[in-house]
Order: sequence, then C-alpha cells, then structure tokens
Amino acid sequence: MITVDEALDHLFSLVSPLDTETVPLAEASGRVLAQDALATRDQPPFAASAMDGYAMCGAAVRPGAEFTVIGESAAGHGFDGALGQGEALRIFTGAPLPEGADRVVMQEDVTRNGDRITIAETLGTGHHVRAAGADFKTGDRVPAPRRLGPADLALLASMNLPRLVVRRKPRVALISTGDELVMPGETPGPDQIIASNTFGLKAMLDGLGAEARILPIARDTRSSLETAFGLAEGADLVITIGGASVGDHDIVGAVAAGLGMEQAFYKVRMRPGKPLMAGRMGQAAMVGLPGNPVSALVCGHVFIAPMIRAMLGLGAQPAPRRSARLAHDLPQAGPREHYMRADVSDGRITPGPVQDSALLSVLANANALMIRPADDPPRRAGDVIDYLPL
Ligand SMILES: Nc1nc2c(c(=O)[nH]1)N[C@H]1C(S)=C(S)[C@@H](COP(=O)(O)OP(=O)(O)OC[C@H]3O[C@@H](n4cnc5c(N)ncnc54)[C@H](O)[C@@H]3O)O[C@H]1N2
Ligand code: MOO
Repeated sequence: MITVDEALDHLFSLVSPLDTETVPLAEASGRVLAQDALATRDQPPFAASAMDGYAMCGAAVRPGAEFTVIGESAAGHGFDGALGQGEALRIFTGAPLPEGADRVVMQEDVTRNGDRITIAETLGTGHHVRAAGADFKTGDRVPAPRRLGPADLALLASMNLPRLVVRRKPRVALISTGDELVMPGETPGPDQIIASNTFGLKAMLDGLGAEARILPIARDTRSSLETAFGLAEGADLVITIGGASVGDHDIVGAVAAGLGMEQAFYKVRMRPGKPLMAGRMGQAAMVGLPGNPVSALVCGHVFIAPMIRAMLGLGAQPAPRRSARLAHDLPQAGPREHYMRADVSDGRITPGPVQDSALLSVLANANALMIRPADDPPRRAGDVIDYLPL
C-alpha cells in the first residue's frame, strides 16, 4: 500500500491548472486571480484631506495664528486656485488639497468668526493629509495566483479594473453508488439509508471554488454505473463514492477500468480512507472514494481539496497543517496514518474516544483531524502533534 504523500503525488500528476476566463468584478468573489492585476491609476489621485477642517500652509500653523478663509474644497469638487500667505481653505474629508497647502487642521481645533479662523491651544501634531499615491500607484500589482476576498475586490475596484482574469472553476461530478442509498427527502425501504456523502463533498467543493454536480445515485450494477459515468461527461474531476472495497458488489474499479480508466493507484496506508482509488479517465481525473461517510470526507480534506487548489493554479501542496499540544497520553499508533476526529481548544488537542468511520455525528462535532503518523510511538500529554483544522 502506498503512503498518503505518495498518493497525493499521483493525484497531482492527474490534474493541472485549468484555463482562464474573464469575469466582472462583482462575480469574482472567491475566484482565483490567474493574471497579475495592474493598477490603472494612483490612489488617492491627489493629496487629499483626511479630516473635515481647514487646509493651510503648515509652516504658518501654531496656536493663536489667524487665517482668512477664501473658499471651499469638498470631495468631488476641488478648489480652483492657490492659497496665499495668511489664507486657509474650508476642506472636507477626501477633498483635494489646494496649491499652497500641506496641512489640514481639524475643525475642532479652530474657532471661526465670519471668514476668520483662529487656531486653538488644543492643536495636535497631525497633518491630516493623505499623500497622492499613498495607497497605490499606477502599475502597482496584485500578484496572481490569489484567491480573491472582500478586501482584494475593493482594492481591485479602486484600481479601476472592472473585469478580472480568473481560473475557470473546476467542474466536479459526484456519483454515489449503492443499492442501499436513496436521496434525502425520499422514503427509504427497510434496508436503505440516505445518501449523505455527496452533500458533504459538494459543500466542501463549492467552498473551495469548484462547481460540484450531484449525479443520480448509481446502483450496484455495471449498466447503472456506466450510465452515471456517461452523465459525468465534461467534468474535470469525476468522484465516485462507495463500492471501492473488496466486497462482491464493489465494482466501481472494474466498471471504470472497462470504460478506459487508467488506474494510478488503489489503496492507501491511511485510516480512514484505505480503499481509495484514482486514475485518468479520458480528459478527466477520476477518484473513487470509500463509502464510509467519514472516510469519504476525510479523503475530501486530505486529497480532493489539494487537487482542487492545484486545478485553480494555487500550487500542488498538501492540506495546510497546524499543531497543538496533546491533552492526554496516547498509546502506540497502528500501521496506517490515522486522521483522528479531535477537538482543539486553548491550544490543546483531544482525540475523540470513538473513531468509527461511519459516524457522521462525531465528525460534525469535531473541529480538527489529528494526524498520527503510521507506527507513531506512544505520546505523552503536552507533546506537539499536527492536525488539519476542520
Ligand atoms: N473485507 C474487507 N472489508 C472492508 C475493507 C477491507 O479492507 N476488507 N475495508 C473497509 C473499509 S476501510 C472501508 S472505508 C469500507 C469502504 O467500502 P466501499 O468503498 O466499498 O463502500 P461501500 O461498501 O459501498 O459502503 C461503505 C459504507 O458506507 C455507506 N455509504 C456508501 N455510500 C454512501 C453515501 N453516498 N452516503 C452515505 N453512506 C454511504 C454504505 O451504506 C456502507 O455502510 O469497506 C470496509 N470493508
Ligand atoms: O479506511 Mo476505512 O476508510 O477505515 O473506514
């Protein structure tokens, strides 16, 4: 059996960064910038006031000094003229400073009488001027790749970039397999359960910036699985769930092979997730996840999420880890790398007492997957150990 790292290497070799598309700014949230974005202007484009007050020549400003107010500069309506000696301009936040001014005194630090102002004893040291280009200058860049968040979009809007070149969303087809499964909302027969894995995986995939499609459940027959694979046509990644193990009805691998899937590997030395398979199927990568619900979702975090990031051009990296101190002693670990449902709080990590890979309630209440390397020796409370945040 191969290791988790070896499996990841195989999976990365099945995918590459997708092509790009141009989208309006308002639709770019969460997308991955595929081309450096260059500012088309300076911001602010002029020296601007940071306060409501009076603009004047800083050299003349001191408590008790008097000035004559000769006009006004408001945001969007600058003052067309220059300040002379002893002159000030009424100015508002965001308005351009007039020629001859390099300081703004807040209106709280001034007493006004008609056109005359006197600087108060409370005068502070601030100049309250935002220099031209203080935020960014023409040609400054937001480098790709970058997943675009709210602040990025505001910045790019400010750079006057109404459209952005982003990576196309990976199209993922999700196929549940098994005679025992019905969709949520249907009435299950006495031997049936509700398909759940596809919904957890779709949420994960959509959150990563992919476009996941849940296909009809495939029955444990060759023809039903072939139909499902046919419906997956056009996907960049086809994910099956279940039917991956060694039982008489576990025929996903055989059916996929019959359809031309070139298998990259089958079985990984990890727990849960052992009967994982992957390969290339025409233009698409194919991953067969184990059916146990926790196994499918753990493989989603450990393998599928890094594959999606690679397709989005964010690099071929394992899921980012953190570390915490063990809350209690642990015995010697088993021969498979173990992703244990755990709770992290106040920097201490506690693996749950029950680690059955069928229990979604345990996974839903965990906030971490604690990683015990294969054959890890016994550990003591306080030892540092890695985990994947959930
Ligand atoms: N003799 C052996 N038996 C098993 C082995 C083994 O090595 N030797 N491996 C076990 C491990 S580990 C896992 S994991 C499971 C994986 O089996 P399959 O991938 O073939 O999955 P199924 O048998 O189809 O289903 C397992 C379990 O999960 C439920 N399931 C399946 N799909 C869904 C879905 N979409 N939503 C919710 N639940 C689902 C299914 O009903 C089963 O209960 O094999 C062990 N056996
Ligand atoms: O590896 Mo299975 O995935 O233990 O439950």
